[in-house]
Amino acid sequence: MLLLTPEEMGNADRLAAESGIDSYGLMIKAGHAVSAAFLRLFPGASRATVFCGPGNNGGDGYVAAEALKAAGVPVAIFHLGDPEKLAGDARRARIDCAIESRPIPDYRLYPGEVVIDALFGAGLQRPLSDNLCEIIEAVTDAAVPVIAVDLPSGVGGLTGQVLGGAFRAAHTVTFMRAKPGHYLLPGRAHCGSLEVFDIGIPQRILAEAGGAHHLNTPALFKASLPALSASSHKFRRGHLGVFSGGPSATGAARLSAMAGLRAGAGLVTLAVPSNAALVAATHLTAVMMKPVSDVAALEDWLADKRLSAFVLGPGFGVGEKARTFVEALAARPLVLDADGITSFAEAPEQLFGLLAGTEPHCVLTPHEGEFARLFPDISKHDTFGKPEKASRAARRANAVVLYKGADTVIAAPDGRIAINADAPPWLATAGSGDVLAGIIGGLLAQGMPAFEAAAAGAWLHGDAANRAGEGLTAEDLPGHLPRFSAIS
Ligand SMILES: NC(=O)C1=CN([C@@H]2O[C@H](COP(=O)(O)OP(=O)(O)OC[C@H]3O[C@@H](n4cnc5c(N)ncnc54)[C@H](O)[C@@H]3O)[C@@H](O)[C@H]2O)[C@@H](O)CC1
Ligand SMILES: Nc1ncnc2c1ncn2[C@@H]1O[C@H](COP(=O)(O)OP(=O)(O)O)[C@@H](O)[C@H]1O
Ligand SMILES: [K+]
Repeated sequence: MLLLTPEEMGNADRLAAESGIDSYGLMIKAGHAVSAAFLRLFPGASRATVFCGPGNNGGDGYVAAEALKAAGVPVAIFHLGDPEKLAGDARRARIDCAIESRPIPDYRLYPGEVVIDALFGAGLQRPLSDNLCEIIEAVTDAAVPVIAVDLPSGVGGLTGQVLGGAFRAAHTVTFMRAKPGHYLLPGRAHCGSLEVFDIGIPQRILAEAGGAHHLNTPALFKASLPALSASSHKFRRGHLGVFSGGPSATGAARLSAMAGLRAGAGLVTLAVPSNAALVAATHLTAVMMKPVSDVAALEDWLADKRLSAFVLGPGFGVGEKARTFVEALAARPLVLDADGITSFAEAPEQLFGLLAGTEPHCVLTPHEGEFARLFPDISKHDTFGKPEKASRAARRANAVVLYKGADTVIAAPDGRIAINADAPPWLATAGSGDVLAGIIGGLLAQGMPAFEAAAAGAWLHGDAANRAGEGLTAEDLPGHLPRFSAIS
């Protein structure tokens, strides 16, 4: 599912106009979609309070106001700025709207009202003024329902960041395609239910204007998911190696290993330091075990080319051993997580050097803290949204970067970006990241390319959590992975 940035949506708008499509006709359809949502969702409203801004978002508001009046709803319009300065379609929409508007400082709460927020959409450029923020706060505090046009005003369509303040909508009506800001946090939390309304811009124009951003749905990775056939045998399904920490730290790697097996790897071996072998062995059944204490033992083991992917990081321990292991593993498909990432905090360039110059085959899975350790300069950039941060990191590392959180973003060095938006909050539980690393490792082991494996991993992880339901522990997750053939 393609997402359009505000800039790309503007381009689509321009291309539509150039191809002869009537732009005022698009605005009418947009405004009517908003009035229809209002009538459907709030049939008992005492008044539609329409806030109209200085651009085309405001234009949509004037169209919606006029349509609601025609439907018999009492309407009050409050404008921002000098309405005489409106230009183009927005100016025409105001002229075609027979309702007197008042300046926004005249607004007072009105019992039973429902607000239509048509202040800013794609054109938001800077933080909202203090005066506007006060009005938004009053509306929010009074729990007045809000329908947002395109985006809740104050939410950046590219980044999902709130600029100054933002409405908290019950419902948002956007046009043609959702924007990244509808799915990234905190923007997502401001949108309420999201409606994507087709105002008639042709698909070919959207495809031409659109680019890198996608919502992470199975359409992105389904074609690359491993498929079973009658001729499958375990070695054809890949062999995943997962590196364990010492005797008191084998649990995280065991979670990854089990998840890799459930994700379909034919064999999974836990590589353990000799002093942890007994502890690990008492906990393993289908997962195999191999003592690997130092880099010499690792290199011997790596001579087996059937080992098709690795997970290093969960519970492994931070330090020199992790760095030398990664050096030995860098040319092979690898998920680098947790301690594997933190081990390079003092020398990120060493890791980037190891991964440079080949087809990207490594997936880095940092949470916010780990991301900041590896990419401190990128992480500090306040104006970058999460996709831009992940994307710059992926290019720098020549690896797929899966930047974890409630709005996990997956970015490839070639510019592809997927935003994962339906993972439930009960995934915030100890060890769930270890399971994610294992799922991705299991998919890599079966030959899935790194970006698709990471995107599928994040989606499957969220899907399993939704199936397991609230109260899950990380151990429960692998057992709830869906059958790949049933994913649509
Ligand atoms: N793209 C399309 O195909 C369509 C777009 N439509 C509407 O057009 C909107 C985009 O219109 P515009 O590009 O005119 O942008 P907006 O209407 O979102 O806002 C642009 C105006 O707001 C000002 N502005 C930006 N941030 C401000 C701030 N913090 N404080 C005060 N003023 C600020 C800008 O200087 C500019 O005048 C969309 O969100 C959508 O609602 C619809 O009419 C339907 C068709
Ligand atoms: N509020 C949330 N909503 C959805 N997913 C979340 C939320 N918080 C965390 N997650 C997901 O849970 C996992 C946690 O991983 P991580 O931070 O590495 O924790 P751990 O080290 O305990 O496994 C990540 O996949 C992350 O995206
Ligand atoms: K808006």
